[in-house]
Amino acid sequence: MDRLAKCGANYVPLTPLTFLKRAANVYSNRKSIIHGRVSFTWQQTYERCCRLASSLKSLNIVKNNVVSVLAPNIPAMYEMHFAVPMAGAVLNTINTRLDARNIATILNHSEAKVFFVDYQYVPLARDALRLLMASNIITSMPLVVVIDDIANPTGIRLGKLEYEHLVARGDPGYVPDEITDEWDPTALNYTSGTTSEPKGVVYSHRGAYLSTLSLILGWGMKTEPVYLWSLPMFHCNGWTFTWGVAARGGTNVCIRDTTAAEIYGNIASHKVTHMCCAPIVFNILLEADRRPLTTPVEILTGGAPPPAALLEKIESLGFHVVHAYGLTEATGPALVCEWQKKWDHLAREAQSRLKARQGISILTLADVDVKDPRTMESVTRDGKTMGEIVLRGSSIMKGYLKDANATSKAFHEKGWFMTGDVGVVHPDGYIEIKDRSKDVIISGGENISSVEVEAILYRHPAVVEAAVVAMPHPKWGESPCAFVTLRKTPAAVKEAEIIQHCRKNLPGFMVPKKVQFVKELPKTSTGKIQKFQLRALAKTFDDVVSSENHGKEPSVSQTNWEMPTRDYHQDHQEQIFALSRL
Ligand SMILES: Nc1ncnc2c1ncn2[C@@H]1O[C@H](COP(=O)(O)OP(=O)(O)OP(=O)(O)O)[C@@H](O)[C@H]1O
Repeated sequence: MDRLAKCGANYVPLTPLTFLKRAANVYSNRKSIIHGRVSFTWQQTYERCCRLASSLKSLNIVKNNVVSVLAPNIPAMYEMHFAVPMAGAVLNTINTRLDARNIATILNHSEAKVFFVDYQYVPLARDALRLLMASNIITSMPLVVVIDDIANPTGIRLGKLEYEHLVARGDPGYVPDEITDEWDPTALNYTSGTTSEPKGVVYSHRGAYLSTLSLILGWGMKTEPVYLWSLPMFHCNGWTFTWGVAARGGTNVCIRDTTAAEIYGNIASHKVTHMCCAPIVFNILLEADRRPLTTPVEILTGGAPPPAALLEKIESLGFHVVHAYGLTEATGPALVCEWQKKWDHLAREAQSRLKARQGISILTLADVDVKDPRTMESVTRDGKTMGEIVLRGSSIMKGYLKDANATSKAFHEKGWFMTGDVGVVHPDGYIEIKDRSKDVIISGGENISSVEVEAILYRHPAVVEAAVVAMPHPKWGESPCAFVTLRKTPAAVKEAEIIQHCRKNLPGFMVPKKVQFVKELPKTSTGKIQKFQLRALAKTFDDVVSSENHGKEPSVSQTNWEMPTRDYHQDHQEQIFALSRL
């Protein structure tokens, strides 16, 4: 048997590009994309991708060149997920919430050859290109192509080239070069920089293909879904659903802005069946004027811990939520909280608590574990013993672009990708994240999971968002400090009331010693709460033991958020040290 050889018929490199061709063959007349008044079929999408790929070739794009794009969830952004690798190039989607300096850094670091810019982002792109030119570090500037509004062209340009012109002048019969090595790069995504400088994460065709399949299976996405693009495609290629919707012959409903009106309006007009979003979008959906859902909508959520209380509220509107956990380095979701039938009969609160856990590995992963990072021994499966969440398998990135040092730190010599997240394993094998290692609060030798304290804060009816960080404490070393945004309620909520609510639900050492009301929490470009900013602020509090000042009314303050200077805290080694104290 071992002499049977691999050949072209039985061993074909894995690539998500095959999903598009299949969709064009099988679902040719089915709607592939809807964007306002514009729509395409899968046959048209395939042809447009062929045309764009051939035009990229005519612009001298060669294998492994980087093509960057700064655009919201518009049809062009979707098409580039296929067209760019069909030209042999690597797609680099840039977060539209970054500033010009960050965009310039990415263009320079990735050595982008072509830079596609949505017309609304031309001023931002222009600033980034000016910075690049002024920096004297760049050897060649990328060629800029503006993506004009497809329905109502504005004529806005930055140079001569325009997206639809490239599509029009391309060859619809273009045949892409075969992918000969599935390990070749297909996408480059920069991390969002919640805890450290953004790094360029490289995905292979193989990793992208397998992650896509795993997520379709993990989420149970059947054929012909109607998928609403509420999650930015620039975030881990839309958690692989850019490729996944093609694989299922689905319809992509593209929206420029993630507002409640756009979401509810498109759900109603196109009978949306699926959408992905970070838990913060739940607040947008809950706070808005709601339109009743006529059919249930499946939501895959992740990127931050969804508090059980929030899951209960969003599901009561008719959404059905599946919870996933992941990282840019894992091609998006790596764990999915797979639902088990035996949980169906449980009360809603108990169900939400189970669902708030991060779950079990997607099928592509060979293994996931929670380990003591010093010994690399697995922790006891008791739901209590904390360690670092580690992953291995084909969804894990190739490595960080031009950063051998960071790559070798991320990959443990024993064959594990170190996530930097602290978690526990429950007796049923489900993993629950307790914190990022940098966010664990160590108070008088006890480890406090900020996520657990936040989950209780979210159960207070007046709380909209909560973040808990370490604050220096004269006696305990560190103590929890909560930053909270409040619902607009007639009765003013006092700090003492929130602390009392925590006292009722948490052991004493976990109760925040201070609660600071803020108008909004500082967030990254991907909507994650920037705890390093809050920690910097917490360090400045002089009334640190407000709740311990018996008899004295604690101060209630409103902070107008001002970004303090960035503080990059500990590096990875220090995180590991912090973990070793768990
Ligand atoms: N379901 C989830 N529950 C809790 N945390 C989550 C969940 N999904 C993702 N996360 C957090 O998000 C992190 C991954 O975020 P991402 O890859 O966007 O980059 P980042 O961590 O924000 O940026 P950087 O690595 O530069 O700090 C995970 O390591 C984890 O801490």
